[in-house]
Amino acid sequence: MYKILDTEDEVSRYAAQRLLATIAARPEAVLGLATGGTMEPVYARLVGRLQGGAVDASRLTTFNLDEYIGLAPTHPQSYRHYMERHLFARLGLPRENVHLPDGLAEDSEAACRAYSEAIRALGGLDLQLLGIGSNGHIGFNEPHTRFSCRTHVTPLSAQTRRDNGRFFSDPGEVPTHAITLGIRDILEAREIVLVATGPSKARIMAELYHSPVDEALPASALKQHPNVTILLDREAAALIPLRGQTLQPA
Ligand SMILES: N[C@@H]1[C@@H](O)[C@H](O)[C@@H](COP(=O)(O)O)O[C@@H]1O
Repeated sequence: MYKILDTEDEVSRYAAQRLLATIAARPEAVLGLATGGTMEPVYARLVGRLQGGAVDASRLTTFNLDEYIGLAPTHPQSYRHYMERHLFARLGLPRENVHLPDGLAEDSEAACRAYSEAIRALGGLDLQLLGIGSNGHIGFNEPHTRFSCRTHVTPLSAQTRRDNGRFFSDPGEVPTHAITLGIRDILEAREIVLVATGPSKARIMAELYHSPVDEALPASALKQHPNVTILLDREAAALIPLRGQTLQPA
């Protein structure tokens, strides 16, 4: 289902509400979390509601989608650092309950296998939150990644490294590789919420809307899932026909 709201603020509030509803329904929920600029206002909303006592988050478990290879957890652009800053430290979540792929693992293939198995051992993800790259990537599953892949090491495309260079003081510092949950792991989540806001996402959201399920556009894998919400603001939905309402995908 597509849900199109007016502003980024409304989208963030709605996404935070989905997360809260999942936690309220099952306080020991397992959440799949994402990073990126899109998620910052979502986490700000979520933190506000949780600090206000909306629901008890102390029994949550979280697994992040991805992490750069070669960045220490203390590196300001590591996803571990992002999550500490925007969510974990602010909520005081027990650190044994929060998980990110280990970008410094000596045996990264073994670390990938263990990460994916740990999610399944806990019964799978109740809700997976996703952003989208301008080339259609979800997590760091770049175009032409096989949809059958589980958590794996991936090279980053030139486009992705350019897009994410804006967060680094020297864009040449963007790592060349990352670990990402695979599409297969993502599709096993019971519910998926993909969030896209702002004009820079309009082109890829229109492509996604019209695309068949195709490994050239990783986010199109979501069309195979029975419980997905694609949550957009007006700007990200600008090139999709029939905006301003809830739509079924083409
Ligand atoms: N690996 C992350 C993705 O998970 C995220 O969806 C994407 C979009 O980020 P932004 O929200 O900053 O546009 O960026 C990164 O590449």
